[in-house]
Amino acid sequence: MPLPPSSLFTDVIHLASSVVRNLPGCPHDAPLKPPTSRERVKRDALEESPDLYAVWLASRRIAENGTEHLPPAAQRPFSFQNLALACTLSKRCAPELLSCLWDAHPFRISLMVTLDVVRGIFPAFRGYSQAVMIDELQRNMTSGNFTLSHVIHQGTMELVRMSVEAAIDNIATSNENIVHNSARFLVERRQLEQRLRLDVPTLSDPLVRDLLQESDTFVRSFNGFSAFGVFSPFDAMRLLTLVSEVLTHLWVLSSLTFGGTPLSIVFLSVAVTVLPSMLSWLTYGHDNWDCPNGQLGGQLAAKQEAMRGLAHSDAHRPEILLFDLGPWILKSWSRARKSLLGLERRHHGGDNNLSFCPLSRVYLNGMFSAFHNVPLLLVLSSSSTSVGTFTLYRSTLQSLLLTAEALLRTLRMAFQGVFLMGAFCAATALKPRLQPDAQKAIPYSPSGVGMAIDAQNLSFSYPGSRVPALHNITLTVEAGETLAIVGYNGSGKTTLANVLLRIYDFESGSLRVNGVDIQRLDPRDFHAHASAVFQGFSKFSTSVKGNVGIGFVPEMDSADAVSTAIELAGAADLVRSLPEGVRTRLDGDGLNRSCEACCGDGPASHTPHGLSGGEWQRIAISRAFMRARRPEVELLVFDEPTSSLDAHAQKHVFDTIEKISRSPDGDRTKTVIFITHRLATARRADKIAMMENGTIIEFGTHEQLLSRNGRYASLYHASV
Ligand SMILES: Nc1ncnc2c1ncn2[C@@H]1O[C@H](COP(=O)(O)OP(=O)(O)OP(=O)(O)O)[C@@H](O)[C@H]1O
Repeated sequence: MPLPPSSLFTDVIHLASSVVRNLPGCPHDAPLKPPTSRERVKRDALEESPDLYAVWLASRRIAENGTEHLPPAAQRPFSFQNLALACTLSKRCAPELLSCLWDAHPFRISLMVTLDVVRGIFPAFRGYSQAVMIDELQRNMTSGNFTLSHVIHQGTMELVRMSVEAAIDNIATSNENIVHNSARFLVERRQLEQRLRLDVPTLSDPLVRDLLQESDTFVRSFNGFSAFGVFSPFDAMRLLTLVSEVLTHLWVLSSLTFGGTPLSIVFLSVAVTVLPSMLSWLTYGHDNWDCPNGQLGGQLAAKQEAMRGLAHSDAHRPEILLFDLGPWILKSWSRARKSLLGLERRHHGGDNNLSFCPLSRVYLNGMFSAFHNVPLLLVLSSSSTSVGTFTLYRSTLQSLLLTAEALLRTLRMAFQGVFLMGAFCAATALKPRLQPDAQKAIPYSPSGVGMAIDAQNLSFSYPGSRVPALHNITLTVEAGETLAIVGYNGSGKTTLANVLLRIYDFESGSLRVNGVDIQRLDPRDFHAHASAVFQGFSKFSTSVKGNVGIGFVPEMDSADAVSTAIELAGAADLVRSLPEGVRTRLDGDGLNRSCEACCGDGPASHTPHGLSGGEWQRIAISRAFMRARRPEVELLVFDEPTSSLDAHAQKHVFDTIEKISRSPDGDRTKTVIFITHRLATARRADKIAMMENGTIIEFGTHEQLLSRNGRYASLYHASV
């Protein structure tokens, strides 16, 4: 008696699934590995050869007009030139990506390649097995020796073959899912890492933005989203299956043709209708993407997206750079991403639910296609050709045509996908503009008494702007001095502060800090010694604690550090008045709606609490003070920190700045630069720079500038 199909299938498939799940190297169980030395060498090599970006750019160039480019993620025309570019990109990027994956899963990758080739042989083997079955039936019927036991025997053999095929298919799918998830994680992480490295000048280049958009499309295609139809980099693996399928079909066809099958049979075989395909379509299941995540998954997804949003946000970039939030964002994103991928895997139950899908979708079609030929037995009974051969011939020919079509389609998609892959690799190799060459870079050497700043003839223009926002900026601030920058709206004060803070680069001139050319300092190193309140500071949709704590990530979980910063900024009463104190969730600027997950203190209240402009300003000042009071910080920049504060609050903030910029003995330890429209406040500074039309028109002490009776004096008299 044959085994009932369900038990046979379930046993084999459960065994196969458990074997494949227990293979070593699951990416979500393992801690994140730093890049291996081989990976580093490859990455360095990429960085050293900028032509990858040039090749990618050439593929976007519109042929007739060398200066115009196709929109990002547009399909490249199939031309010899683009084919050559695709080859170059594949040669450069594919080994890099594959070796990265190979390092994570050498065994699984080998298994995947082997099983993909084996899967390609299945269709021809299936046809052959069905042909043998039909021949057996033909023999039984024509000899008049038909018995039920023969039929049962044949059916059992076919079921065994189907079980083996389903088991191999199941192992291949489970294994592929794990490799796929791993690949998704690796590329997404690498993209985020690369994004967080980039500085404002690099990101302000429109071509770089296009590159990042294509790179993003490539990364998203790992998740099933894509600019090119349904292409995902894993479709490239399908090529293996398709090629091996085409080859085996060709082999079967040639052996049948040269085995003496009459031409009439060949024609007849082509003419027969494609009934099994119809059945396949009717029984095709719905592969809806149902969210596996539930509430936990929702939170994880929100956190992951919040971190992704932060990494991609231009609005938050100054603070991300200054407060060195990159590693923290990357770590939080990685944690959420890994948990989410783990959840998805558990939801799919290791693909146990695949057990009967293949049976209903494909294999029943095969069975049906075998039996629906039985009536043809009568037609062909007089021919020397067996019905099995006829069936095999016809099905192989049909499959060959379908497979060749699929192969071409996949190749076409892969051709477009190569340019996205090239964008991803070129983006990974981008060097941030402010990053000095490794050989030239020198570490920041603290003076212990504040940062000495010497700017000579600085100029700066915003991208696309014809008029420079800064020109001929020359100023000297001794270590520990206080400088006030004043001037009319649009005179360039904020721009100058951002240049001094190394958020923007200057185009000409020189800028030295503590006697060292600032362009030789790693911006991360420089930023570790500075703190600031930006004019357009970020209002994060998270708790007060989160908003303040990110000023100094290593201490963001320290209640003491956060409350001291809040106290220093004079915001203690404000925070006490909030419904849940430091845990009150604030209604931010909408860029990070779900950011409460960011800062690890969970959702404190359900309705975000709104703050006034002045109250937000106190939160931003607290954030700056988180870091400003640290001994290694030697430069404090405040861009209109008290513009919305009342006179008392303003005095408190400036008194605190004065206090934290001195040692307990009263010696100056930090240089302070502040921008203000309140000239009564500017008087407190050691030096004042009066700006107009992007340059410093007057520079000196309050008394010197008043006695000069120039622009500063008239502005001062007008304002007091
Ligand atoms: N992102 C930008 N792109 C192009 N131009 C800009 C950009 N930001 C500022 N500008 C221009 O640069 C000039 C200087 O702007 P900046 O913000 O530095 O002035 P400001 O003195 O700080 O003004 P305010 O007192 O109003 O804050 C202005 O003409 C402004 O229009």
